[in-house]
Amino acid sequence: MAHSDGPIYVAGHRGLVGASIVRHLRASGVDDLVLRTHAELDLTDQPAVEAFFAEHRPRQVYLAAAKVGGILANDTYPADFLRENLAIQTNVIHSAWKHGARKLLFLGSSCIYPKLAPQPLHEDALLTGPLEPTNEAYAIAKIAGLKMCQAYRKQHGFDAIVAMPTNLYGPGDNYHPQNSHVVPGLLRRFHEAREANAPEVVVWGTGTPLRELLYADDLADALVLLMDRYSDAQMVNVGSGDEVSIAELAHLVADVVGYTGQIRFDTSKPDGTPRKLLDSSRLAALGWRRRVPLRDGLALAYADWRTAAATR
Ligand SMILES: NC(=O)C1=CN([C@@H]2O[C@H](COP(=O)(O)OP(=O)(O)OC[C@H]3O[C@@H](n4cnc5c(N)ncnc54)[C@H](OP(=O)(O)O)[C@@H]3O)[C@@H](O)[C@H]2O)C=CC1
Ligand SMILES: C[C@H]1O[C@H](OP(=O)(O)OP(=O)(O)OC[C@H]2O[C@@H](n3cnc4c(=O)[nH]c(N)nc43)[C@H](O)[C@@H]2O)[C@@H](O)[C@@H](O)C1=O
Repeated sequence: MAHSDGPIYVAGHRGLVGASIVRHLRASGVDDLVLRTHAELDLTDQPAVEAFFAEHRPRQVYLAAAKVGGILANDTYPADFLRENLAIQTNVIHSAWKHGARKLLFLGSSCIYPKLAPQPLHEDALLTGPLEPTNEAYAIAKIAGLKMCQAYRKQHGFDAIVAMPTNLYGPGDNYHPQNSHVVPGLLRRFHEAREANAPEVVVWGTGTPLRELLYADDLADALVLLMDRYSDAQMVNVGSGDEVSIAELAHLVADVVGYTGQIRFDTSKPDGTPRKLLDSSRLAALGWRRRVPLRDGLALAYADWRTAAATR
């Protein structure tokens, strides 16, 4: 296989993670990126993906394109999460290898681990127990993507690596009222409650689940480091170590937003996994640490969202 000297392709470059990768690469002087929006290139369309890779032959691929959503979206649309993510990753991993990419980084998620695996979650815990039902379809797709990367390395010697990030948040996140993850969901809801002088804000679930949260620009730093310095079949957890309960997170968001009303928990909504704290020691051994603490990150994400909303 003749390896390519083409550009770097960031799939999903307008998303939370993809945009942070592009910012990081450009800040470090990379100027040969090839980018395509979802409208320009639907990655579930195999002939279109094949034509794109045949034409551009990227030397590196960051696969940050996926169908992504919070607990309610995953629980509501499992067929879409399974089908679209299997199609995207299958098309991109195969065509990247076929057209000489030197390296590909695939993004999994901490939801691939068993619902009740011992904490913190080590990479070896994969497939040792049943998954969390609310996002099982998405998790199965992600596990398949991991296995595809490992299979292409074994059979073809393709340098495909896999990162398993914890829950993320940051600039350019998805703030959809129903389909977003918890941080943007609460930032928006507390903001709207403050603006409306509402007496209470509803938070989903019991407030007892624990979540580890990582700022997207910190993840991007880890992903570029892995692309430059890591080549192995073993996946790598990327966590911040900053773990809070949903109730603690709600109070942090209220403080960041400046909301002083009541908080009520809607237990008709699912809690999901009780806890998913990652063991990130494999990454720490490469010298990476998160830089943005949770409280600072929440303030940065909130300011970014308000600025974007003001200019829309
Ligand atoms: N956010 C999180 O908490 C976590 C995310 N991850 C993983 O990180 C990666 C990026 O997630 P994140 O940035 O949060 O997600 P986003 O939804 O913010 O971004 C996903 C990007 O992929 C694009 N996309 C979706 N479907 C297609 C398609 N069929 N063809 C082309 N482009 C498509 C979207 O474009 P458009 O919006 O126009 O459809 C969007 O730009 C994913 O693999 C996700 O599983 C892992 C752990 C946690
Ligand atoms: C990254 C990970 O993200 C998903 O899993 P999750 O971690 O459960 O995702 P979440 O952020 O949506 O919820 C975290 C917790 O927060 C509570 N919660 C309270 N209030 C709101 C709220 O307003 N919105 C949301 N979304 N959750 C809320 C919610 O009830 C739950 O207990 C996977 O589907 C999958 O996408 C994946 O890989």
